[in-house]
Amino acid sequence: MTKASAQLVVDKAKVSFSGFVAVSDLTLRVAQGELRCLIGPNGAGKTTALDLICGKTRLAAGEVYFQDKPIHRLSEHAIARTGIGRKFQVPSVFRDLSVRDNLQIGRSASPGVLSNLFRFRQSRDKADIERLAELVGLEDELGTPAAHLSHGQTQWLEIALILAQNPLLILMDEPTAGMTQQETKKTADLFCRLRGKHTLIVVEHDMGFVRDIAQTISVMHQGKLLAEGRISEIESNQAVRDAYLGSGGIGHA
Ligand SMILES: Nc1ncnc2c1ncn2[C@@H]1O[C@H](COP(=O)(O)OP(=O)(O)OP(=O)(O)O)[C@@H](O)[C@H]1O
Repeated sequence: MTKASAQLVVDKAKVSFSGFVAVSDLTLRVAQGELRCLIGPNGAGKTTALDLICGKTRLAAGEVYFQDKPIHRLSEHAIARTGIGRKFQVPSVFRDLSVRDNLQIGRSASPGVLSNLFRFRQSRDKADIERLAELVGLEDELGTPAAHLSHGQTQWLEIALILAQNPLLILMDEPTAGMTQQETKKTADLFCRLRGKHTLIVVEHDMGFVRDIAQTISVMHQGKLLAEGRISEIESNQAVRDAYLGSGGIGHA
């Protein structure tokens, strides 16, 4: 993929924490609508890679371009407004409120607040909330308080809250952590439905999940990009096997 045809370009990025280099010389190019998996051993720099894209962490060197515009000097808030959503490992839903109320708040918090307030009064709003709930498999839980949802359902609600903002690119950090096998399978189906409509970058350790959803996989090791390719290329790559898959990573599958 050329730099010009990519929606997101991370170019020679470096992140340093008080002298410790967590990410160095990282270059990623992700196409619009692509579902990219980011894998690698603990401490490889995957979360830091997501952080540097969404502006949570500043670059010591390098650049990040989104839709051909440099974003690495923007604030986290300004980067979110360019259409980049982030799902963190710990969900931030309102536990006392119902799924419906959470989704209503999620929609009203979207960048066009005034237009949303106006749209709230229209019946389309109800339909949009129901469509979002259905997309993530929570259509029968609209009246349920978020505190009563299972772990997997809470993660799906969090994903729906991000989708309510209609981001172009969604960054997900270990979305299936703690999920049952059945919940993980449903999440894989959801991500396959989302790709094409949104660009997704998903950090994951669960190789079974990665196999189910991945198009291209980027492997990080010690802050650098170790390999990139389709699942068959990654699983047969000796350097990847030595650094990750052969040393227990594949055991997560
Ligand atoms: N705020 C910070 N201050 C100091 N060091 C940090 C900070 N954040 C991350 N690191 C270090 O940077 C390295 C990369 O961390 P990061 O969380 O990006 O790895 P990861 O690949 O996401 O790991 P995991 O799979 O365990 O979540 C680690 O050695 C980590 O200890």
